[in-house]
Amino acid sequence: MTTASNSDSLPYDALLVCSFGGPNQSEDVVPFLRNVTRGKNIPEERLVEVGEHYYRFGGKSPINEQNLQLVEALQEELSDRGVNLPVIWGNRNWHPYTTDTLRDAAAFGTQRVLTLVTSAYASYSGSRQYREHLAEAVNVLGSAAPSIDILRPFFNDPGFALANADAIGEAASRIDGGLQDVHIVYVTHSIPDTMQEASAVTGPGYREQHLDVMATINSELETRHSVSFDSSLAYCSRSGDPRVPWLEPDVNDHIEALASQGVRRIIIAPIGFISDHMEVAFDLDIEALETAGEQGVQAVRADTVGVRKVFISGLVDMILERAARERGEEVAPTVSGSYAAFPDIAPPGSCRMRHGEVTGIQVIAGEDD
Ligand SMILES: CC1=C(CCC(=O)O)c2cc3nc(cc4[nH]c(cc5[nH]c(cc1n2)c(C)c5CCC(=O)O)c(CCC(=O)O)c4C)C(CCC(=O)O)=C3C
Ligand SMILES: [Fe+2]
Repeated sequence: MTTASNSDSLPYDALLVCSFGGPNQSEDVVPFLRNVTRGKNIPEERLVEVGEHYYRFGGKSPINEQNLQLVEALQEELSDRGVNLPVIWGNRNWHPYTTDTLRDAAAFGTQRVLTLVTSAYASYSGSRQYREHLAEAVNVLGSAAPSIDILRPFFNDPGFALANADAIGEAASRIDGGLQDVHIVYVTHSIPDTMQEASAVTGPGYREQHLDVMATINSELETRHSVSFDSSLAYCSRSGDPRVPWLEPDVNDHIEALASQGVRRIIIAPIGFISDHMEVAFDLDIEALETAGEQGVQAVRADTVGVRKVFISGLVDMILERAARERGEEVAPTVSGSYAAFPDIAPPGSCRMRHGEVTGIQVIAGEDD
């Protein structure tokens, strides 16, 4: 363990956790969904369906409480290392909105903010859209805006892979026969094929980032437990126009295909998400587990990384490394897997979507935005 001091977080005077946001009660669901889908061609039927997922949980997404836990865990880890860096929280689509959080922080003297975006992987949705959002917040705040830096995507931070390996190891103890000969179905959020292509322009794409994390986790599990097993990547939560291609296979189709090949035990490992928010609580814990049951496949769902110590500690290492580089010190970024760390400043053109590409086809005659 390194010994840190307050100066180790300089030049930053706050860490912003920037997340998606989610509704806290039934009345929030429709305005939240309107925020999320503004300017996107999401069919009305899909919105009604997703609204139902939230209503089924009393209109409350678990994501906000999970983000508060993340904020607290980061604050605690920083304090434990003797670093006094306030952690603040703002969302793209629901209260507390990033703009409000930043306005508030600036009013109390915050000048330079480092941002942790709660998506591990780089794509338009998980990366550039947050950058556009932060640029918009700066624009709205004008001369009152603090200066904002953003941490690189953390999918290949060693702590992230290790925390996932721990979670899968624990899930294996809840299934007959454990890891030996099991099939690990890694799951992430589907994105349109065009978004996948855009993610691969300046570095490894969204899918390839996941395949790399999977390889790291698999070799960690093989070494730790001296076992052999199969694994594959599947996708959940596709939306958009059904005519537009998104990454496949869908996790439910994939479980059916595995069942028809004779697979009887699976571990569903949601490496695409850092906490058990709605996609995990509904699309995996309800839908995918039901599909497995119907197919006679024994299935357990591994935890998301949440606030596991090894994950939080890795994030804090990244934060302090970035601060050191901003001070002009030569500190190499720490990564696992076969790709280099993504650059501290996202290269021009990375993850860029052309207008209309997110859902591909403009809604009837292109009249809609
Ligand atoms: C890659 C990715 C992540 C993972 C990275 C990360 O973890 O951030 C993610 C996270 C999340 N997505 C979330 C919610 C929603 N996403 C939607 C729509 C979309 N997501 C997309 C992609 C992603 N999304 C895409 C390409 C769309 C189509 C429209 C568009 O191009 O933007 C819609 C609209 C309805 C629907 O169509 O599903 C909702 C309600 C929540 C909150 C959950 C909660 O409340 O607990 C979270 C964390
Ligand atoms: Fe989403």
